[in-house]
Amino acid sequence: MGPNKYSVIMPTYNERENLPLIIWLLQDTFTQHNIDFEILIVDDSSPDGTLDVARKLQQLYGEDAIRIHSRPGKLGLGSAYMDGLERVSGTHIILMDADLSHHPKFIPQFIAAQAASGCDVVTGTRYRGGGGVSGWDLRRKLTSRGANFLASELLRPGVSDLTGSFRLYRKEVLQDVMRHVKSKGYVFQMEVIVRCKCLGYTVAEVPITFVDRIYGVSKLGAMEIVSYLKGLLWLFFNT
Ligand SMILES: Nc1nc2c(ncn2[C@@H]2O[C@H](COP(=O)(O)OP(=O)(O)O[C@H]3O[C@H](CO)[C@@H](O)[C@H](O)[C@@H]3O)[C@@H](O)[C@H]2O)c(=O)[nH]1
Ligand SMILES: [Mg+2]
Repeated sequence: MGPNKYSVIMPTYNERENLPLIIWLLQDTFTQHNIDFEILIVDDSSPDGTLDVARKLQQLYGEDAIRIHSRPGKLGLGSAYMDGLERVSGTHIILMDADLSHHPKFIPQFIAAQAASGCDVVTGTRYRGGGGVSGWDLRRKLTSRGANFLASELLRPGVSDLTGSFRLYRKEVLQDVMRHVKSKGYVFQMEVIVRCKCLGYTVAEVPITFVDRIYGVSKLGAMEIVSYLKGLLWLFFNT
């Protein structure tokens, strides 16, 4: 095992059915590649009992491998990452979804890309070189494309997937960027990568396929789209 430790921060809201498989896949991937890791589940009092499942998984895989941060209510995706970051012990941070849309098999590719380029951040991309999306209807595809198109035209950060959240960061870099980030919801992903570029950090991209969830529903609602547009305009005038 090398000197690096990888902390996965995984926000959950009603992911009871997805959690056992994603956690198994993660620990299997890390173990097979001999990578030091921990997984921090940040649960927002999911009504479906996600927390109980998380506790059982913790008993199964151990308290060093699986850590839990339970929050009193649904406080948003961006704030879950922020709270999580204060509680992890790794040298590197991986942010990812719990619903199996982000497959752990890409993590060794992220790590290799970072080792090869020496970059600060590796982002998974659905919109370049073999990346893609599977299982989304036209409306959701247009939402994602539209969100990316607007942000890349207005802010020109030079990254192909601005709204995806499957990324690997050097811990100090994410800590530094977080000090500047305002967003609490889904707009967080876009703000983080735009600020990374503004602050002069280097970003590499690895193509990923994003597969829509089988169990449960997306939490991206109309309100999130409105706050995305507000956040985008705010960044346009303030970066
Ligand atoms: N703790 C917590 N977790 C949350 C919250 N809202 C969502 N989550 C968790 O965040 C992850 C992503 O939520 P989804 O509801 O599955 O998002 P999506 O519609 O599939 O959106 C995906 O694509 C977006 C556009 O690319 C991404 O912006 C987003 O991060 C995600 O990858 C899941 O693990 C979900 O349980 C919240 O308020 N609190
Ligand atoms: Mg999802």
